[in-house]
Amino acid sequence: MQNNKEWQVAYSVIEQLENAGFEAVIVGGAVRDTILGRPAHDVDVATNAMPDEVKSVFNHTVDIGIQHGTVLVIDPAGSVEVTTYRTDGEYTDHRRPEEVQFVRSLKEDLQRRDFTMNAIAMRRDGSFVDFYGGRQDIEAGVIRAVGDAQKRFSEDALRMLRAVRFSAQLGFLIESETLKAMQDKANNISWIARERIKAELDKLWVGKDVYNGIRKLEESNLVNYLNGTFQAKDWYEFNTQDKLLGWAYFAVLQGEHWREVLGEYRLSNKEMAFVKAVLEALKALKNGWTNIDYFLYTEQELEAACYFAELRQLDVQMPQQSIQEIQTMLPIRHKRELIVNGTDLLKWSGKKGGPWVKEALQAMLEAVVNGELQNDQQQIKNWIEHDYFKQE
Ligand SMILES: Nc1ccn([C@@H]2O[C@H](COP(=O)(O)OP(=O)(O)OP(=O)(O)O)[C@@H](O)[C@H]2O)c(=O)n1
Repeated sequence: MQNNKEWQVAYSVIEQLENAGFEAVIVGGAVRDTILGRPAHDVDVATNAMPDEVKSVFNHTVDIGIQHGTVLVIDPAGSVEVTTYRTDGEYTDHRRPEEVQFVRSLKEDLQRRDFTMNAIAMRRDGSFVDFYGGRQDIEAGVIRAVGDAQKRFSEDALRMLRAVRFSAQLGFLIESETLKAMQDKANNISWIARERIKAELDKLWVGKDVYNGIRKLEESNLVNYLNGTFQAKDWYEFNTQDKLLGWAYFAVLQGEHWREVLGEYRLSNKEMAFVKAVLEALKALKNGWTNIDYFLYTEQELEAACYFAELRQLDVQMPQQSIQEIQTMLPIRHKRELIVNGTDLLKWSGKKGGPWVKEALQAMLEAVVNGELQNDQQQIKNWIEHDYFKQE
């Protein structure tokens, strides 16, 4: 049993449903993580009450997925998702309401779930409802589909990638029938929305055993139907438990096609910017970084480039000091620290504005960052007049 606020809200909601004569339990990842001794935050409640009945028990609810049977219950202490027991194992948002079958039986609800470890329910008193040997599989470190594996993956092909992601997160094996079904159905992953695939890969990179996950991708043949190259041997030593570093390293492994490949996974602009910076920094590392590189890239980006250079055993010039120390010694850390701006330049030169202003500011920035020029009004003025304009 866990004791944070989310759990307390869930217990209180379950109690209120029980007092109204219904059955309600905690299900899914929260139960699995509790058994694993891991903190679980996303606490989902399942109940035999129909969605309208759930709404009648509580003063404040929001229909967040009412056609799929999910109601958000707003309790004074917090909120929790309450889902009516159902039989369909379809997990996309494209289901038509008539495809969703609500039932009163917990056993049937657990039966349509993906893996035995995710098909355990927990009552308010801390006891478990475990029809499919979920706890035993968790104990043994096994990912096993509930019942007919082929059927589970036909209902939702993303589940195959979930199996892979769990194997990376937990270091678990995939039971042989389940793996075989994955091999049979691997091509169906092509039909899954890219955003859903990305969300699983996000979690895979954060896993403590990414290598295990990529091996499962290979063994299941899923690699043949995903965008980009995945080879377990490249991931043997990768261990960052960081989503962004996962994507950046994946990009390194894609070579010149990285942009195309990552574009397919719909990374956010922020994520793409990070990946791009790391790749540029890695390229620059070949001849060793100059002050400009330490200025341009963040400590995290530079650290990532060093880490990847090591993993790939690249022939590069590694920094001799800590990146943080080098960065602290830079004459300036941000563009805005430059004492001179475009207006000053126009005034001094008496020239009309144009692209030259940007170029001159850039040259000035580089000279200051490189320590060739002091960040001082008079010195910069002299430099612009005597060196910069002359050489033009
Ligand atoms: N394709 C899916 C997705 C989910 N589930 C079921 O719905 C539960 C909740 O799913 P979700 O919140 O997406 O994942 P978790 O298993 O909770 O894992 P995590 O929170 O680590 O992503 C799962 O445990 C599982 O019982 C499923 O059967 N098939």
